[in-house]
Amino acid sequence: MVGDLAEKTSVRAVLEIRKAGESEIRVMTKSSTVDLVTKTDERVEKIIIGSLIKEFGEGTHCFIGEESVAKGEPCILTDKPTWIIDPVDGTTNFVHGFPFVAVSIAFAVKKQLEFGVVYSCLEDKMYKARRGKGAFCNDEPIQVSDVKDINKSIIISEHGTDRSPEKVKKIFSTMQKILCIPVHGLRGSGTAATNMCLVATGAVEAFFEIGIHCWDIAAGAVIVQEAGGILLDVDGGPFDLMSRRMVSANNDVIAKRIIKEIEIFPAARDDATPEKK
Ligand SMILES: O=P(O)(O)O[C@H]1[C@H](O)[C@@H](O)[C@H](O)[C@@H](O)[C@@H]1O
Ligand SMILES: [Mg+2]
Repeated sequence: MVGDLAEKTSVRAVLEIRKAGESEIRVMTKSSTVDLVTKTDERVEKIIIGSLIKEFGEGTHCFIGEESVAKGEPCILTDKPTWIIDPVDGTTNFVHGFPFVAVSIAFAVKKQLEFGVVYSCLEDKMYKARRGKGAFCNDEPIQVSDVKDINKSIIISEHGTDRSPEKVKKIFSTMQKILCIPVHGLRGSGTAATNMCLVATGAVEAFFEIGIHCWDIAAGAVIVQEAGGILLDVDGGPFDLMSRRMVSANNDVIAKRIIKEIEIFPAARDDATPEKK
């Protein structure tokens, strides 16, 4: 089954990450000095895409991979069967040895996400979900939290890699307002895919971020929905995978309460034309 292949492929990817983690990691930067990428990210993405092409043949499936897009490949979701891949989610953590790094692989057909696999490498946790078939961690069913009282919640968010003062101000003003609701706590693992799996297991009530990319959240989106959670745009509208912003939560009550506090700032869509990025 295609889902099993994605699972097997992510395990293979993890072996590469683990091997790389034991040797000197060559760090480079992308959109800013804090947007890191390593040769491991690039190699792991090539391994994942190579094994999927070997299985399905050249030209049958499309790929949206974080590092391929960074090198100029298009980031357009069409009706064709499409794999959406983040080879190393939490690259900054990987470089620093901070213990949250994940491989994220999602599969969509006709723009509908069909399944997602997130392998949290250092926790050895394989999260997976197929549309309509439930969500699992290491083959055990997972379920979002049943908390409806925002005062009894933990909320996850990230500050991302954009360090422009006006955006940083809005990010921290939002976090301050949420913290002072008050909620039990604010957290951030450093990887969106892991954050979404924490929503899916009920460890936290919501994760939101403006500035993430489709590859960070595509697999987690299926896992959260199949664990009984919901996904919305940060303005309360419908979730839009390519919009670079989203709220994932255990229920509508928590999601809507968080949305009231979010100070929205612009982030160019993943599928925006190059001049609009
Ligand atoms: O580690 P990557 O794949 O680059 O993704 C992370 C991104 O770099 C951060 O800016 C975001 O805040 C995280 O949510 C992403 O997981
Ligand atoms: Mg990522």
